[in-house]
Amino acid sequence: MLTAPPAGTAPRRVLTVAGSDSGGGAGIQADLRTFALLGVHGCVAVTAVTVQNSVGVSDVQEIAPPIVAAQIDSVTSDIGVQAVKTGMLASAPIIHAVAAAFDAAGIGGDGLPLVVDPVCASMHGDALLAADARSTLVEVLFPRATLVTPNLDEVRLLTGIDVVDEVTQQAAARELHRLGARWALIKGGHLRTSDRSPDLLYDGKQFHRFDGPRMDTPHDHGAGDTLAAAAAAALAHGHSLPEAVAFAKEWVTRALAAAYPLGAGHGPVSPLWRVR
Ligand SMILES: Nc1ncnc2c1ncn2[C@@H]1O[C@H](COP(=O)(O)OP(=O)(O)O)[C@@H](O)[C@H]1O
Ligand SMILES: Cc1ncc(COP(=O)(O)O)c(N)n1
Repeated sequence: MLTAPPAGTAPRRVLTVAGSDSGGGAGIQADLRTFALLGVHGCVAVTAVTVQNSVGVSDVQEIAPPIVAAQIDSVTSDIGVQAVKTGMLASAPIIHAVAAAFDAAGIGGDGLPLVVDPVCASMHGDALLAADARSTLVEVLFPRATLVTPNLDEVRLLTGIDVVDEVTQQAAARELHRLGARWALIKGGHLRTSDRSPDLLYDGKQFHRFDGPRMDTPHDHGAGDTLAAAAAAALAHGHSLPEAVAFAKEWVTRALAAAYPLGAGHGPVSPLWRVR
């Protein structure tokens, strides 16, 4: 388990570049919850404010791209971070601004670990990335990414591959690696035909399978964010990529088991089991 350092000592820092979820289930709010419970100080570059609750996203206000980039500059030039995670990026101009700020700060590529959760839509089907920005996400951010963590809908939108079994999951992993990601994790949460929820990791050489029992719950809001945030936290603590993914898979599985209802729709996964 990842833990905080002694009192008075600065913990590891992780920067999340993502959108705000007013319902507190996904996005920045989910990332910060997982970071704190894993002994990491979370920093934030807000990309968009979503008007969101348990049933959906009713409005979005994007943040001006120079302000998104300035948040990244401000945090990295003063506080310093050991890993970075991206979630909702909203638009192509924001993606370009984020990539330029990452290059200036040595984030991604051969620099600091960069986890890219290629968020395209909320679980309710509401758009969180402009359709014309999908190719930008792939062309601009994937070659910088240490790890990309698409769900099966995102795999379909970004690569055209329909994952229905292990063979197609492997094909998707190969394609994401070809598109530039050093490691690709194809999440199996949406493979609803199985009683398992298998995630497949690939680095161009070897497949690693991270299996878990499928939980029968409608309360899975923020699962993808929680997985990617936990992986980023483990990387910031110095773990290898496969170790970080194994840790994150266990973390999200426990958070799914502790998920709770909120509102009339989908409640959030809960890392709060850690403080029981
Ligand atoms: N019902 C479930 N039972 C067990 N694990 C799940 C379930 N739904 C999702 N997961 C796991 O949670 C993580 C997030 O997966 P997924 O739901 O595919 O992503 P997203 O939240 O981005 O749509 C993955 O590790 C996946 O295997
Ligand atoms: C701001 C923000 N970021 C990410 C998600 C994706 O999470 P989910 O797939 O659980 O809806 C979201 N709904 N809102």
